[in-house]
Amino acid sequence: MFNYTCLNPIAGVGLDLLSDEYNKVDDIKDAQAVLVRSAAMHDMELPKTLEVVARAGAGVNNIPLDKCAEAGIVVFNTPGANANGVKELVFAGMLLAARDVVGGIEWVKGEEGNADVAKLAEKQKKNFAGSEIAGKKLGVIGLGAIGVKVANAATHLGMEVYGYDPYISVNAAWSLSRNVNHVNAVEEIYKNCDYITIHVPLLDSTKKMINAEAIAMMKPTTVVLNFARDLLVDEEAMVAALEEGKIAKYVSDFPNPTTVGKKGCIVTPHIGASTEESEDNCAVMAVKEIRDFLENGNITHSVNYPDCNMGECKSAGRLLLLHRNVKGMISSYTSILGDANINISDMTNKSRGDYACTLLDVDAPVTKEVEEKLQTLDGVLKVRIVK
Ligand SMILES: NC(=O)C1=CN([C@@H]2O[C@H](COP(=O)(O)OP(=O)(O)OC[C@H]3O[C@@H](n4cnc5c(N)ncnc54)[C@H](O)[C@@H]3O)[C@@H](O)[C@H]2O)C=CC1
Ligand SMILES: O=C(O)CCC(=O)C(=O)O
Repeated sequence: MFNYTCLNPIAGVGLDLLSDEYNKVDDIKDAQAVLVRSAAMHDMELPKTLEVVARAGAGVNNIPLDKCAEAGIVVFNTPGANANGVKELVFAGMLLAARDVVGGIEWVKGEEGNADVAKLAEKQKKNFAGSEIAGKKLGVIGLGAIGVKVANAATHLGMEVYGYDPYISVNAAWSLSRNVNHVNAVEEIYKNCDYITIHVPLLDSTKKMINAEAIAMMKPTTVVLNFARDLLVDEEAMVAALEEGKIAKYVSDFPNPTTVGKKGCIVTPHIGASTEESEDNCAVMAVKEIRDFLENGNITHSVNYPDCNMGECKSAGRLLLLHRNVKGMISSYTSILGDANINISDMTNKSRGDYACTLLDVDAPVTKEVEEKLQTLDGVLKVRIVK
């Protein structure tokens, strides 16, 4: 039996994939697996029982990745599963900035009961006129799952698209339309684009990436869209620039006291991924990741350990060892198992930064004594007998 808990609502279509072997618990202290969306986990006590955290979504800035890695807890996310939902809202954001749709709707609502509303509307509509996005320059910062979709779709809407991502993955590069112009210096985007949309993860290196200096390079008509994370933008500087008319609009999916109600700010309540389809996709992917990890020891889409996969175990036993990426670990494992007369029939070892993982298929069941010997080795963070 595996105990799991959900720190946020997770779509039923995902949870339905959990077999009778899975038991839902209310308290994280009893859980081996956690499903989470945006709940803040940094200050949570992580119980010894916890093996895996699956973020049903992309951003993992709400999860203490290093603390989890040190405790041998593998953290997953669901890359791309909500990208289309965000992409669509980015275009809604662009159109809300280009046309006064909200102001127009509010005006119409105020005329409830007025028999002459149609005639009056024809007079008033000039107050809600805007511009079109076709023909405008769009700069996309970060060409991952979301950025690529936004960039490609914008080319079909007649926009002139510029993309910046010094770390673009091979897959993303393959998916990017050849009509997207490649930019080597992000300043080109700041200086030339009418619309600028940011789609990078929140990391120490990206915090306040759009700062006062970047904003100062923009045109007074520029619209900045932030559907990634508020801390990526120096929002104090943004609000000041909007106040002074140095840029036109700031569209953000992250309400906070700095931006809410401020001139030129259009703020939505973090609903980029709040679509039925995105929520279902994320939940299904997260649950599959958890099951494959708990049942087979396989790691796919981890954000704090390397991916490591040996499929289904056909041998008598399987061991998962999470350890530091230091020399001598594999020889220590093989000698402990050899001394216990246990043959290794298959193995794989992968590393990522300071951490590594080794999966070992063995021809005989691993005893408690052997497990303890492995667990007490210097550099071992967690040993799990998968089978
Ligand atoms: N509003 C919402 O509900 C949602 C927000 N997000 C946010 O959007 C972010 C991006 O999501 P995905 O596209 O799915 O992630 P992704 O991991 O597929 O793409 C991120 C891209 O940013 C690039 N990047 C990293 N540092 C960069 C830098 N300094 N300059 C330029 N590019 C850089 C990476 O190379 C990568 O291609 C997430 O980390 C999350 O914070 C994601 C989903 C929903
Ligand atoms: O779960 C959500 O709604 C948040 C989505 C998000 O921000 C993400 O996936 O990074």
